[in-house]
Amino acid sequence: MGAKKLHIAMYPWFAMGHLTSFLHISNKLAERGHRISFFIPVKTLQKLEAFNLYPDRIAFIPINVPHVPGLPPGTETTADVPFPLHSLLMTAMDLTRPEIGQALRELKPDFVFFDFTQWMPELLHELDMGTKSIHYCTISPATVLYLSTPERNLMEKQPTVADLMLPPPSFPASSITLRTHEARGLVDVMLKEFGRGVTFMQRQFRSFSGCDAIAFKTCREIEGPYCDYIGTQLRKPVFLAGPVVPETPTKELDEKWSKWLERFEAKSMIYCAFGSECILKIDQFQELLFGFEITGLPFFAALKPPMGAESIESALPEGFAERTRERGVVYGGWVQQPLFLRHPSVGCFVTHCGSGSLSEALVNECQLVLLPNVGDQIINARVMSRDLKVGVEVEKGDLDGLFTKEGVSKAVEAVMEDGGEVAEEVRSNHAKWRDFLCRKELENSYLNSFEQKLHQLLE
Ligand SMILES: C[C@@H]1O[C@H](OP(=O)(O)OP(=O)(O)OC[C@H]2O[C@@H](n3ccc(=O)[nH]c3=O)[C@H](O)[C@@H]2O)[C@H](O)[C@H](O)[C@H]1O
Repeated sequence: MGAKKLHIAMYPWFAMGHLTSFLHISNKLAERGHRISFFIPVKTLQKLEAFNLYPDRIAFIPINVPHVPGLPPGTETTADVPFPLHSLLMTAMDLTRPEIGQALRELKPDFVFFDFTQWMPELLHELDMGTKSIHYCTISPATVLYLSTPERNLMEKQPTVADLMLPPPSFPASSITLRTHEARGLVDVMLKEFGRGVTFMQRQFRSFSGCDAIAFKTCREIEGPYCDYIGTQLRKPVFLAGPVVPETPTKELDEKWSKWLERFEAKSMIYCAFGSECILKIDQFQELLFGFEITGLPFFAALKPPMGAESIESALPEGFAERTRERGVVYGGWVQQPLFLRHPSVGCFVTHCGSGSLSEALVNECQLVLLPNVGDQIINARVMSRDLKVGVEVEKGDLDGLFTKEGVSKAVEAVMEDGGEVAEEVRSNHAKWRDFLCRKELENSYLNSFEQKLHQLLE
């Protein structure tokens, strides 16, 4: 007789990368018979319904996102507003505490998986139902450690740019360092208010210190050194859910795109997407496209219109559309990324290194070009390029953080060069990790252990 089936409530940060990550682990747990109550903003529920593989076990619970002055009405996720307004969205999410408390009182789950709602442990203590809180961290252990390990004494002294350019003293991989502009951006993010009256750093620390356990979607073979270090540093149980590889999509690729892709040779196309949040400045948007043009390869770029532009068309460089009409598409909408990555014509993925995109990239065959934008994406890119050596980063200016069209085309050509030394190195490393991550027994062993640790926490 298997152990009792669990009832788990999910309350991820209102960002597509977090929502999809929590839904992926929900699918894995539902497949094993557990019940999931998934709190999700009303309109976003429709976007994710198609990815709910077990609707009889995963119940979406619609949440109305409270209005906060300065937040455009109807805002639900970070995809709806530029980066500077994400703090207001966090304030709105904090205002859902009473409604969530009421719902949890009725649901009485065994666990709540949360991430940025740092008040969740305190709320569960008030409800006093024996429900345990799991900080399900979509951000990689390497990032959590690099930025917020207690070794940096960040609650006593504020981080400086020089501090963050180098890893903490006993960080497992000293190869991971940050450029000046990257460290500056991270100091800014960490010290900035993220939700009324709380900085991002305070929020992270409170979530980690208040929860009953921290869980990461990674495996020891990839980030083991970081996971060991976290356990000792944070003095908190750390559970690994494994790679949580999203299920192979069953839907077909939109015919409009499959018809276009089929015109090109196998593995010849560049697919570029920067997730649900990234909005480039127009000069960098155009540099990126010029970079693709220089390679001479076919390309498909799924990007948000750059800052200040009404549409993709209005932001394209003069004459660009005409020159690349036969081989390039720049599309401002949402595409079925997992299906693009599996398409035979696609040979190169230019990614911003969001955790969701990297999970998908590692189990596909495209060569990887890494162009991180903010936050954890930067450290994800370092782990991919310097630890695992499965991709090549696009060079950026140390101080200004700008990349050039030459830098883009150089990185693409390095990974796409038939028989090239770099291309072959990343290809073979990527193949090794892909084969490893796709082994069903690997996933089962991690999820078995994950379930066991959850049950032990309830004893
Ligand atoms: C954890 C957090 O996730 C955030 O989400 P973001 O949306 O940027 O990127 P992904 O995690 O790759 O998530 C993006 C998700 O959207 C999907 N997709 C994207 C574009 C498209 O056109 N079609 C698609 O289906 C893609 O397949 C992936 O699953 C940030 O990274 C942040 O740095 C990180 O901490």
